[in-house]
Amino acid sequence: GKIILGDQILERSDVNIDLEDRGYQFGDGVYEVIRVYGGELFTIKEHIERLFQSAKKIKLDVSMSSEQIRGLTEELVKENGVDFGSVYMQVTRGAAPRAHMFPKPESSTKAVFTAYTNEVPRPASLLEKGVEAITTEDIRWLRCDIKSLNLLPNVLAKQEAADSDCFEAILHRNGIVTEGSSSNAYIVKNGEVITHPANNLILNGITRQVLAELCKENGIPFIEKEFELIDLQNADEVFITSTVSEVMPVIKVNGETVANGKPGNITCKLQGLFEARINQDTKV
Ligand SMILES: Cc1ncc(COP(=O)(O)O)c(CN[C@@H]2CONC2=O)c1O
Repeated sequence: GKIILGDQILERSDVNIDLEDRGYQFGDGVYEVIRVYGGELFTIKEHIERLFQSAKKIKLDVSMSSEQIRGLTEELVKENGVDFGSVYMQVTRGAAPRAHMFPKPESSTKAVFTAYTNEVPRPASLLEKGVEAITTEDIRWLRCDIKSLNLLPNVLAKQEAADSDCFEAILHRNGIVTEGSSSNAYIVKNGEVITHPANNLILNGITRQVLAELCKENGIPFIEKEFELIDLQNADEVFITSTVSEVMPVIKVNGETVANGKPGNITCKLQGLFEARINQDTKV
């Protein structure tokens, strides 16, 4: 399939990424994962806006406009005939002789934008059954609000989950649950949805933002406050959200069943509302 490099759509085999690209050497870049439903990009505006916010936070000049990125991404989805899938896009600070400090402004180094598509069916059976999670220490830096390429702690946490045949690792910092290794995390208690405040300790997920809207529109309390590890055990319901996992019920944490071990009522209601929003926004 085709890919995007800069403002060109090319065959993947024709693409060369420099050995000294700072994304490759330092993780010096930012990324987004956007869902495609029935050939239509979902919440692409919000994702591209966040890409620029993340870039600004690391003083990275994307050197392309959001309209240009949107246009190229829509064209790529069409060229590759993506039906149900995702687009992965990233911007790095470009290639320069290896040195920690930024390339000099007068140097020829420019940001490198790349994007490619995957065919990814919706995780229907997992959404219906729910998944299992472990919990593990959140050892990340203090700018988790930036969707950066610095994903080593996320990778190690996800691998720890995989080593226990679990789907996600729910992270905690000083006993406070922050988020998943690649998702946001929630409990439901007495009819209220509770999740960590969107500050520097978590990524403010696009799915999280859609869910907050859906809760407000449907009279479901969406409470942004810290909760503790023990609250996971005592929750009526636990779920996680991300672009790829949507609203994913968690039925076991560290081997302990959550409530009756079935996806909770509010989680299922939110799945329905989320699906309706997808259909509404992507005319599927
Ligand atoms: C650390 C982290 N928190 C929360 C989220 C959820 O954010 P969205 O709702 O905007 O997706 C992600 C998504 N991570 C992307 C999404 O899927 N795969 C990823 O790496 C993430 O990596």
